[in-house]
Amino acid sequence: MKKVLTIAGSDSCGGAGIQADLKTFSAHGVYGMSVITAVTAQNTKGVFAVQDISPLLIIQQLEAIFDDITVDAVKIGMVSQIETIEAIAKQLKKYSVNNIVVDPVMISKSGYHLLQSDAKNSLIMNLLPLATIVTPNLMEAEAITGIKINSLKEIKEASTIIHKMGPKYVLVKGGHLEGEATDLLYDGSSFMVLPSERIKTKNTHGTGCTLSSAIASNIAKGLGFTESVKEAKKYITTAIKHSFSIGKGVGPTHHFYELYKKSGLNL
Ligand SMILES: Nc1ncnc2c1ncn2[C@@H]1O[C@H](COP(=O)(O)OP(=O)(O)O)[C@@H](O)[C@H]1O
Ligand SMILES: Cc1ncc(COP(=O)(O)O)c(N)n1
Repeated sequence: MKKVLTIAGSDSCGGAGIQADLKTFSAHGVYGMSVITAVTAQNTKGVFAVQDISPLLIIQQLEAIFDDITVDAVKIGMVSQIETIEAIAKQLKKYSVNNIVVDPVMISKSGYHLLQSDAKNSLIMNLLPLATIVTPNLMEAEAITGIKINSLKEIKEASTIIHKMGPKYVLVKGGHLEGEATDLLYDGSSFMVLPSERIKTKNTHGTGCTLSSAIASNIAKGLGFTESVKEAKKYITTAIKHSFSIGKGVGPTHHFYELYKKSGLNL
């Protein structure tokens, strides 16, 4: 059984963060583990409180896993603050961890700042060089590069800038584009377009978490990097197609294994 670790925040309503990651891992048939960086009080309408886990406890969680278990891939999500980022980077280097998917989570769909504003540069300096792939949405790509993105040309420009910061692959997600939900994958020399119809739904809570966890699962299972991203794109599209309402706001994506089997996805 392949083993995948998420290092991320807890979402009490289960649509994003650690909970979405573990559901995605299970649907892919890989064994999921978690290092919790922060606990959020959150539902489909918003984020109401955050408590960061102490850097020492984050280090202890990482050591507990890496001292004992071989980890096939890691996904990093909400990292909150500078001390958390530094602790994670130090441990990943200490244990020479490979296959790292960094989802540079900054602001929730409901508008809450999940990354403190002074921590952006630390994320860029400490986590991007360790990343096999980084998966910013449009706003995160703008924040990382400092350029405004209004066109495909600017997405390509941003991908090139982010690639120079250290990750082997850059996937700029088009969930927040007008029209089709097309993502663009850059490997440092060429671009691959990953198109998808835009599904008409308000239930997109945790889409970025789900996509990055699906990529990590596929990498752990031994798919090539490009193939891992292509399959993950199919997974997130199916997960959004079957998303549903659980409360009054933005509902979650769907992770039920049986559904994917029926959809013919090779999980
Ligand atoms: N309405 C939608 N229809 C189809 N795909 C979508 C939709 N919204 C988001 N996606 C896809 O979900 C994935 C996550 O993207 P996005 O929502 O931009 O990330 P984030 O959650 O980080 O803001 C991407 O592959 C994106 O293209
Ligand atoms: C703990 C946690 N991690 C990540 C997200 C981002 O997900 P979204 O952009 O869908 O709000 C979130 N809302 N909560």
